[in-house]
Amino acid sequence: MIIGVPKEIKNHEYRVGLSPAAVREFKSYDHSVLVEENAGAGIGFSNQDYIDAGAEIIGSASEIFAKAEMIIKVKEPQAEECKMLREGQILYTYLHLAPDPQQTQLLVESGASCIAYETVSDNFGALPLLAPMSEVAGRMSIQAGAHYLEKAQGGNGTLLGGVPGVAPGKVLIIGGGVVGTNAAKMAIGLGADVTILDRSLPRLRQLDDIFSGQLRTVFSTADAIEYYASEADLVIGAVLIPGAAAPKLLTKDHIAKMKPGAVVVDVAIDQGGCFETATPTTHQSPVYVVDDVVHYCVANMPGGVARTSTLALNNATLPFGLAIANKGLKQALLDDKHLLNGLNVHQGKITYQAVYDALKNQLDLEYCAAETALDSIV
Ligand SMILES: NC(=O)C1=CN([C@@H]2O[C@H](COP(=O)(O)OP(=O)(O)OC[C@H]3O[C@@H](n4cnc5c(N)ncnc54)[C@H](O)[C@@H]3O)[C@@H](O)[C@H]2O)C=CC1
Ligand SMILES: CC(=O)C(=O)O
Ligand SMILES: [Mg+2]
Repeated sequence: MIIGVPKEIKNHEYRVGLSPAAVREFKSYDHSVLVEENAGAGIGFSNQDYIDAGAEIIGSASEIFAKAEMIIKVKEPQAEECKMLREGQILYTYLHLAPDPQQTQLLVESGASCIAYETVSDNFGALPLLAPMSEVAGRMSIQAGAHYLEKAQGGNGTLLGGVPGVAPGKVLIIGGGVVGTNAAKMAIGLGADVTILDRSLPRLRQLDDIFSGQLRTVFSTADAIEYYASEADLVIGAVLIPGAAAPKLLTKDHIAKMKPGAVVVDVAIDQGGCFETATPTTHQSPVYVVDDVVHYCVANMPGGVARTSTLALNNATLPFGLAIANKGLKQALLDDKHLLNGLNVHQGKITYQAVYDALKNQLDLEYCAAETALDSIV
């Protein structure tokens, strides 16, 4: 198969769909890999590194999109990229369609088969291609929060760990999955006072076991969110309903009742955000203020530590990418129900129920179950 790896074009996004090591794995199965010039240059992967791994360096994204049978990326395609996709082509990347009608419309129009990393599943009920970036973003959320709590950054001047004789800062984490757990590790490491909320009692039990006494687990209700947010210096939004738009759990009223100079980090912003006042920001301009509360809502947080993130992402995406390249799309999806769960758009139809449900009132969409949609591939 011909694999194409364009340079990412989202604001300050230096991750790359394939590392040189991953290119070498594709080459070992005799696939062709086309990598856009300087695609990895921002994180120390030179064109020569890619050539040494067996890739061909291509001068423009348009040539890559024209030649490749499968495009491997990191972030959701931007409008100009969507317009270069074609029927029969495979797109393998993060999509986050539920909050993004524009991208969804363009992918439907392209006719391409689009696999979303964030809805590929595993036998443990987890999301193995989202997990590595959630680990990164969860850890970063506390770093970012600690930074913006500084007075010069607009924060209330709290040091999360406190010092002997002064109480630590209070961190509230809403959602105790991968992002929430990694945020908790960092916050506990700094010595903060940590409360974590989740709707899942089994998950709260696991967190209680993992962190035995180092944090407070609380069942997530509107009351709990209101109470703990009003006390918090830093709130992390980390909920997910796979494929769906995030529920707005921290409302405008909650924000208005928070301490002036508190910081909120909505990691779930890529699924539309779980804070009512959240709107996506970029690494170039990460924060804004509502009701004296600093909001950090960067939709591609792992792009900030792009080298670590590229390596972590490639570890997870490689086996599925190889399966598609080696078997062809139809057989790879038929053989693996978890990869099939990644199919969000196929030949103009939406093939993931939660995406269809989120957008059916905004767009004229057709839904077709993923397994049925495959019948149209010969
Ligand atoms: N902004 C960024 O750069 C990045 C964003 N993310 C996003 O972070 C979000 C969280 O991802 P993960 O931790 O991997 O998901 P996860 O599935 O591991 O965890 C989500 C947790 O939310 C809980 N939850 C669901 N509804 C809830 C509610 N009403 N109240 C409290 N908890 C609730 C679930 O029980 C689950 O434990 C996702 O939207 C993901 O796409 C992930 C990586 C990077
Ligand atoms: C998951 C995601 O949105 C990211 O890694 O940028
Ligand atoms: Mg206030």
